[in-house]
Amino acid sequence: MSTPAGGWQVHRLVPSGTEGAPDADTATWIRAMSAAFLGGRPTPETIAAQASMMAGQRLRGVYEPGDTAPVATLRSWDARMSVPGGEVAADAITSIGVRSTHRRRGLLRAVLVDDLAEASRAGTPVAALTSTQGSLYERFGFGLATWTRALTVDTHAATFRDPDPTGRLRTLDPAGFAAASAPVQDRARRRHPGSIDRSAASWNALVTGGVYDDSPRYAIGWSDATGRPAGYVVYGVAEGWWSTGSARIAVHDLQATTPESYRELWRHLCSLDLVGTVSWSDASVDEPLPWLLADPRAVETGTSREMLWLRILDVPAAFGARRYPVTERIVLAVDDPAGYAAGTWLLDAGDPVEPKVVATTAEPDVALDAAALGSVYLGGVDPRVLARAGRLSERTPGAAGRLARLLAAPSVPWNGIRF
Ligand SMILES: CC(=O)SCCNC(=O)CCNC(=O)[C@H](O)C(C)(C)COP(=O)(O)OP(=O)(O)OC[C@H]1O[C@@H](n2cnc3c(N)ncnc32)[C@H](O)[C@@H]1OP(=O)(O)O
Repeated sequence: MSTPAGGWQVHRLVPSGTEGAPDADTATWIRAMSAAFLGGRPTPETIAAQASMMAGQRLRGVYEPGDTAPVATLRSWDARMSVPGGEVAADAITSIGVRSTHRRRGLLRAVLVDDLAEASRAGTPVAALTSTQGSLYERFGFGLATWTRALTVDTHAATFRDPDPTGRLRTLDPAGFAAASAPVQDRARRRHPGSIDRSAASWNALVTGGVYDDSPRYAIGWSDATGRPAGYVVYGVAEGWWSTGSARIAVHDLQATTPESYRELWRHLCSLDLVGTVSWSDASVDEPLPWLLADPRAVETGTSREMLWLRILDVPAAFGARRYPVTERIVLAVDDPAGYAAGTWLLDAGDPVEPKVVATTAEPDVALDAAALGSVYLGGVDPRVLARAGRLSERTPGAAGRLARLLAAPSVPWNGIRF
């Protein structure tokens, strides 16, 4: 239990991991969280399913004297996030909800400050979240770092330039899906900085639809000529075929470790009987799909949506975990009232295999705040754009451009898992 600024006492709970028998505190926490997200009153079955998904994770709650239900909730767990040339441990944060009668009294602040402090004590270099609103988390040092883009395919217009299917497709059984697909996701996600690994809970929800969506889902895997699994797609029916004769299916995840697996999974989706449209709301902003088709107009891309917000908790550990495309030395002055990233740091990528990130007394080349640091970390936000917005200042001429080249990512940062 801790008492941060504002006087609220934040309690930590260890959620019950036994399906069918959540403990009373976990069940009450789930009801409170659901109400804060306008989710109504969950059934005992829903509560049991959610509790089992939270096994091994951290729950936080703020309680008023004499009340067993929390007035504020937060859930977090230890995740892995890909970064250019490697990966980093991340504190994944979700389910921040405050009872409607208790909003704007500092409760979000209390639970989040408490969680970040614990993650920092545990040595976790980065915190990550996806948000319901755009204006909440910058004040806590989180910067917007990745986006997704919706795409919609008219399957009748989608003719593949390469006409011959290769490899082997098979239906994946929900029971064995996570075990079969986790290694594939692990390889695939390293192709995109910012990609978070799936928790056990999230694998289960992916194939079952979780507690919010009980419509059927289909999981298809693709293996290459040697039999090695190289990709999978999970999709569900968003609109049935019975009224129009042409269904719309929604992709919930598609991970491909090779161009061939990507092409064959999309060929499968575009050839499904009774289907006229395939949509994917959280695709990468640089999907290669239009380049696979004779007519790229078969793919309509929508507007991009913000996805991952990142908060650097340990500058040397976070920036030391990634690799850099050029040899460069830059000094960053970071303003961070919470203290985690505050200081003047030499980012020395003179040795491409072992970059050095150390506190320095040297004059800074660039000054920025913690949120801007989180935004540029993966290479998905150009420091020159932040400079033009007044969010980063150059202390030596051309430093924002040098920083842009140093932090450039080998591929567009993307995380397809909203949490
Ligand atoms: C990672 C996630 O879980 S994202 C999910 C966020 N949760 C939801 O959307 C569920 C519904 N909403 C809620 O539960 C609550 O209204 C919350 C969580 C958004 C805010 O909780 P509160 O306890 O009211 O926030 P709190 O009082 O701690 O405010 C902290 C700061 O954020 C600001 N703030 C809070 N809500 C908002 C908002 N909706 N828009 C803009 N600013 C906001 C406050 O003004 C305060 O600003 P300050 O730093 O200048 O003092």
